[in-house]
Amino acid sequence: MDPKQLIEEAILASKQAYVPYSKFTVGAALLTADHKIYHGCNIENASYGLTNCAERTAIFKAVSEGDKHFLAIAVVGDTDGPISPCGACRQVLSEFCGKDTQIILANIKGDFVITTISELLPGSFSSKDLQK
Ligand SMILES: O=c1ccn([C@H]2C[C@H](O)[C@@H](CO)O2)c(=O)[nH]1
Ligand SMILES: [Zn+2]
Repeated sequence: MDPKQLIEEAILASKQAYVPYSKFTVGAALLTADHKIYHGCNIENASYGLTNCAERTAIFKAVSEGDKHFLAIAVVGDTDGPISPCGACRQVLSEFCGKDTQIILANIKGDFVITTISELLPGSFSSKDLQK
């Protein structure tokens, strides 16, 4: 799939953002191995730390439907350059993104980069660290 198409899906997803505090809308669109698209938006809370970012919303929707194989995820916000996921999202992405999963970071002006989880979170804690 053309990254621009997945970015468009992420922009559509951002329209559902619940952002009464920051007013900063973010959208994500996740393409799974069986070619389904899951959408996510950021969902804020009066207890600010409970906010769920757009990319985690999309990931949790997919996993809760049994879809854990991700080909690509696009994340879009109204940032100067491509958006940069927070640390919590990088760790959650690292749980489900393989080395070939395309992580497409974009802004609404159309700038984007395609990266991977090892670039976004080198040395992440993972399930292999739990093995003795
Ligand atoms: O990659 C990002 C970066 C930020 N946010 C959200 C969290 C919060 O609602 C708002 C401001 O940080 O943007 C996301 O959803 N994804
Ligand atoms: Zn985040």
